[in-house]
Amino acid sequence: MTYLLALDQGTSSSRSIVFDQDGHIVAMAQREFRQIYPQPGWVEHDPKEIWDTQLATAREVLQKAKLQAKDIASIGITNQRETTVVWNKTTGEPIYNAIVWQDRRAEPTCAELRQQGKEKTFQQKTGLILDAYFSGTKLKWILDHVPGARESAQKGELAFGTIDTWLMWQLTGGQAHVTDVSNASRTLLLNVNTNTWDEELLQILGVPREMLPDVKPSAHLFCHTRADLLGASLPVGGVAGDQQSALFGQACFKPGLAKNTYGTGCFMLMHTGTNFQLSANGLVTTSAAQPTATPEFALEGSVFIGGAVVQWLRDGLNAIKASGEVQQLAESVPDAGGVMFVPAFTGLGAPYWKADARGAIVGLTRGTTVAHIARAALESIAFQSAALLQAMSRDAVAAGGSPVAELRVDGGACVNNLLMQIQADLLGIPVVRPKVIETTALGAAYLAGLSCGVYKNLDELSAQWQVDRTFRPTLPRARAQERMAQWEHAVRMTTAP
Ligand SMILES: Nc1ncnc2c1ncn2[C@@H]1O[C@H](COP(=O)(O)OP(=O)(O)O)[C@@H](O)[C@H]1O
Ligand SMILES: O=P(O)(O)OC[C@H](O)CO
Repeated sequence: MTYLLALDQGTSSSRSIVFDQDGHIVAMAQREFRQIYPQPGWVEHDPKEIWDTQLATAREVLQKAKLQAKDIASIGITNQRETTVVWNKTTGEPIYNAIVWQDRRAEPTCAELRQQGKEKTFQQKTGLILDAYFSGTKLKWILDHVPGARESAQKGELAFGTIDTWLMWQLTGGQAHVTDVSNASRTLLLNVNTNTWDEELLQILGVPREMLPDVKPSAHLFCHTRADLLGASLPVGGVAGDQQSALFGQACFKPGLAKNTYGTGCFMLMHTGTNFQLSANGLVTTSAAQPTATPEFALEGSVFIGGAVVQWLRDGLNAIKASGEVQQLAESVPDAGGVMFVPAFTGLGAPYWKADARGAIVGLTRGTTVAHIARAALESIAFQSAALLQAMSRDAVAAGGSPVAELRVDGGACVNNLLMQIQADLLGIPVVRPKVIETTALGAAYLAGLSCGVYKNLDELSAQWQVDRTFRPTLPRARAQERMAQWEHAVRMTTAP
């Protein structure tokens, strides 16, 4: 049997998973690390903790799987995206903490660039909107605020990387400074049509070219790890940002195939093939994981509060003791009793983009119980995701394609059967949960397996993808549309008049 090792570096934990060549999980290890909140709206990680926890889980998973490094054909890396690290090339020391994707400190820079009318330039070259979410303006913040940083960067002394790049630097003892297209496409610095760093964008943000990593396809021999780390030197053969990796792990290789990951937030991506297409409905365009040098794209929308609303029921309301209890509580009532819950705790993401919106629970009566609120909370995850899918289908049709025909799901909250049924009812299309829901890590393993010849082609991977359960819509379409209209009405109530 051949094995592949996936390193899955997420926002709240580092995980390592060993897969066999048939895509089955052999063993998994996970460690959490510190979230650092220096000021309201700022979120940082210690890059060394990221590396230490990632390495520890890689060692632990080999032990758990009773395997040695020589049994692993290749490593795949997948990671939280946009999170920005800058370090000294000689010492390997970060010059500042990692600025996490959730961090909003670069918003004033984005506002200034928008005022200067730069939004179109960025959008046409990168597919992204000018938002503090992406790496470019975080990197600019570091160069502007860490004393001496820009001068050092200009002298070629500093390296920039997203988390994949930081991990490969560590894995090779400073030999590799490289990233893949799907991570690079989240920086606001990459021309996604040519897959090269864009001089004009670098100039606008004042980023010296010398500090940027080489950009490679997602299935590629990126580097070999230091032999002393895991017991033998191993190739790193696949790299992708976690959401594009999940799209790949869901075998969504063709235009129109879409997945939604139900984690803390929800991330929905639809493959759009080799066509670079901008959304007319509030989504961003991003590079898909690319097994070859040909650019491939996806439309993406994100919901900020997905499974996190269940955490709030647990920690904020004390309505449940563990996230898993929400289904039983919500099922104890036949419906939400007219309650509508918009969890705009941190504003609303795509397709609304309402930064100033705040959460609302409306439709309360004397008969409302915590069970109705729990049900409305679950519905809110499905409503927000349905709004994204509607936007995607409109974009797909506008580009001459068809509306999305089924939604593949993964992530921690997709185990909730009630949520999945509500989702199918609202969407009016089947919601399909695969047997392996660790699709983020699986995607990275697939990419690594492709580049080292464990897999011959994408058809082989499509054949491996297996359904656990399909949730079919049962609600009449007219009723679903009525419910969506009620949701949109509640969304309008979340911003000040
Ligand atoms: N049975 C469940 N029903 C609904 N939500 C759940 C359930 N189990 C876990 N969750 C939610 O899923 C999220 C965890 O999913 P996970 O994929 O691990 O997230 P992340 O990768 O963002 O850390 C949490 O927000 C949790 O509240
Ligand atoms: O680490 P996750 O799973 O929360 O994913 C974070 C995304 O990559 C942010 O864009």
